[in-house]
Amino acid sequence: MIPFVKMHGLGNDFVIVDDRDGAFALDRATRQAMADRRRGIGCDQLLVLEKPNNGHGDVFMRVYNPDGGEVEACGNGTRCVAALVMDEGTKDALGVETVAGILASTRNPDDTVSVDMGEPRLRWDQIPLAREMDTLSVDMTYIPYSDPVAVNMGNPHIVFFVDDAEAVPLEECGPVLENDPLLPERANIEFVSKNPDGSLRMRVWERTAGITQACGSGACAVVVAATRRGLVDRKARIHLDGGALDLEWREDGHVIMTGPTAFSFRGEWMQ
Ligand SMILES: N[C@@H](CCC[C@H](N)C(=O)O)C(=O)O
Repeated sequence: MIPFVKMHGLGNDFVIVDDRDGAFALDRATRQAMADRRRGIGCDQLLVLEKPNNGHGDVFMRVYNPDGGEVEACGNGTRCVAALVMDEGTKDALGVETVAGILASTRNPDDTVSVDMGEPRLRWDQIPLAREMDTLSVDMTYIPYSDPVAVNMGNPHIVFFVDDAEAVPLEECGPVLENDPLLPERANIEFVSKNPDGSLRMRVWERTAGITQACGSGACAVVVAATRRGLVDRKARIHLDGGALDLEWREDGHVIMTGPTAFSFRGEWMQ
């Protein structure tokens, strides 16, 4: 039996397995089965907690997409894991270690969690893109959408700015754009429009997971892309299908994401 916790950040949902004792070593088929919404528990990502490396950080978080493959980052998942581990003790601040680095996480008085998601990488070969180009004007089109911005937040994101994000046929263009030949590691795809009050509306097609209610690393990529395009001044409230996140791309280059976390249930997976 593998005990798990189900949590979500704005409806972006996670199965979290605590493997800090190294007891489970979940193979790819098991990860896939647990994430399967029809036959398993179901989630957008499976998060596995491990011991931190050499005392760096308080916990190590591995992120797996629903196909069982490991990915580098998960913003909403980091907030959930930080909240879960904070609940074990008395600390309101800790470091969540990931393959992309240690993410400093803090619980705020209103119970939201803020995570320092680190610095975006903006060179074409850091996204990565298949050939050299300006990441502020990427040569990618799905008529009538074109000219997106590319940002790597540990994982790759392609951000399209459009007049009306609600009108985008995301279920049609998401899979095509995710698999564009320009993207050797594929990418998460965001469509964004600016609201009259200055906030942003974002819809997301996550790499492998498809349409999700929210994507934290995607929201980080969006505040960076919108700042580079002159649409916001380093800060933005971003409205996703599942609710809002507050983002800041600080002058020191780090992106800070703030939002809620929610516990759903605990259970046990029978192998
Ligand atoms: N939901 C996550 C992102 C998950 C990873 C993504 N699907 C990928 O393949 O990079 C988030 O909140 O950031």
